[in-house]
Amino acid sequence: MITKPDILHIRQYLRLYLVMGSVNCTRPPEEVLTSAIAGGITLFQFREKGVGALTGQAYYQLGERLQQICKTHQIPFIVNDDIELAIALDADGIHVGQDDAPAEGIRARLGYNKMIGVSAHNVTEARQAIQDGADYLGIGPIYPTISKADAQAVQGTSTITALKNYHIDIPVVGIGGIHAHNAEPIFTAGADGIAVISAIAGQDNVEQATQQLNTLTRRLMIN
Ligand SMILES: Cc1ncc(COP(=O)(O)OP(=O)(O)O)c(N)n1
Ligand SMILES: Cc1ncsc1CCOP(=O)(O)O
Ligand SMILES: [Mg+2]
Repeated sequence: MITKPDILHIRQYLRLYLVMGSVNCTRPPEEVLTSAIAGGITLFQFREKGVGALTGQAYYQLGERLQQICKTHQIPFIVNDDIELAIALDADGIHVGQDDAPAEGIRARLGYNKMIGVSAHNVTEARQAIQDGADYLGIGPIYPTISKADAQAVQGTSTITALKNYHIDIPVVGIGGIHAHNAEPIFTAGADGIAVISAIAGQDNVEQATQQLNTLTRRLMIN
């Protein structure tokens, strides 16, 4: 569980953000998450979505098990979309999109010591999310993605650059099709980190792939 002062460190948590559910894994998700933590992820989002996603009790129990792994290693645990699950598990935060519940109402239910991430695809959505109380923004898809069927148009780093040009200074993570070979422009544009599914969960050697991204993002964040 994160405490209030940790909220001040959201930029650090965003550096290497793993988003994942069972459908993204070719091995048990508990194993994948444990390897990713060993490799150096800084934040985890439980996103159980897509064809074959778990529901009901199995969904809840997987969330519980992944949260326990995060707790053991002091990695904040974020729930995708589902405010009821976030409350039931006393998660460290939630990530919501433009079609999900607005951040304003979520804050009232979740409390002030929790992280709320909001997806934004342009400056207008970013401004609204900030007004609604978002702690960070997920911007994307930066590149074409195989992991989200209903993703919006690929936007490269244009929104991240626009936010910087407008001096909109909220913590930002890029998402969508990000791998080691194309991560650099996202940091150059001004993001605090990258959020990935397939670059970690889809790899044969999860720990090694994560280590590579860990080394890379550490270097890019200070340049
Ligand atoms: C860190 C991060 N950024 C963006 C998203 C996408 O959220 P959303 O647009 O609500 O789409 P779904 O993930 O719910 O399909 C995210 N999950 N995480
Ligand atoms: C959840 C989400 N939101 C925008 S793109 C995306 C999927 C990211 O997955 P990948 O890193 O495999 O492209
Ligand atoms: Mg969503």
